[in-house]
Amino acid sequence: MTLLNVNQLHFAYGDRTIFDQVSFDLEPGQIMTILGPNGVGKSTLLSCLTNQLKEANGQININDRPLDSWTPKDLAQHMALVPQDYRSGAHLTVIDYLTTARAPYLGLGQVPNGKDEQLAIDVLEDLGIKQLLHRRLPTLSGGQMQLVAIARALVQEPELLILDEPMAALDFGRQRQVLKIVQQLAKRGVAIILTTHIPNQALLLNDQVGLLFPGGEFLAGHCQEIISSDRLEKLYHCPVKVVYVPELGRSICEMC
Ligand SMILES: Nc1ncnc2c1ncn2[C@@H]1O[C@H](COP(=O)(O)OP(=O)(O)OP(=O)(O)O)[C@@H](O)[C@H]1O
Repeated sequence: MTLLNVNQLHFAYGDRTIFDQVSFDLEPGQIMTILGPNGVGKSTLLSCLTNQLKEANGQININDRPLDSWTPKDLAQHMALVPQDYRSGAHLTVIDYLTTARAPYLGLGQVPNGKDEQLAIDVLEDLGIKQLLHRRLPTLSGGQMQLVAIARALVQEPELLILDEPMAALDFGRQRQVLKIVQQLAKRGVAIILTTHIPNQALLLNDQVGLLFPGGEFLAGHCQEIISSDRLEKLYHCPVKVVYVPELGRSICEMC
């Protein structure tokens, strides 16, 4: 069963093509990591997939329904986004901020209940930041706020989770923790799309990869077929070696 179907998607800012003929399917439980250099169009692609940018040509279907036929509330019950700029101007406590993610499931005049709060607490625990529960958002560090933004998306309980550079502000250990949570969600059937500047994260996740090249070409498939030294050199314009490491049982990527 296909959860997300993207077919021949094309987007341009004015006469500048950002991407062309982006096509891929994502099934429940699959993870797609999107790689590409700065300014190539990764966030723009995510904005199209989340219906924030509506001017793309081509088709995007979720559960066989065209994206533009979904109401915002319906869509929010199926899809959650952590944008690249995840900061919030709100003066809410972390717990109050997280429970706002339950809004798509609430009726008119309803407010989050104890079950919603427990869900938020459980998610904070999974992410190892339960101690932040009663902290106000403006008092958090950059990395703490990024984790809270991820937590909020998880409290939304999406079928499709979209993360724009979700580990950009995180230390090495926290990056591994978020990658583990992504893998656990996938095991539970959630489909995930994330962007990153760290190809090793795609190799560790060992699932679908999309390479977005300057000029708009998009190449998608399983990371073991898609990621190679030559392709990463072409993508980033720098010498790269992808080497198999027997101790890890997988390949890693190094710049040289
Ligand atoms: N509203 C806009 N109008 C015109 N051009 C834009 C607009 N928003 C973004 N761009 C341009 O579109 C291109 C793609 O931007 P985008 O943010 O999608 O790239 P990205 O791959 O996510 O980059 P990064 O890795 O640096 O975050 C960039 O060259 C950017 O300058």
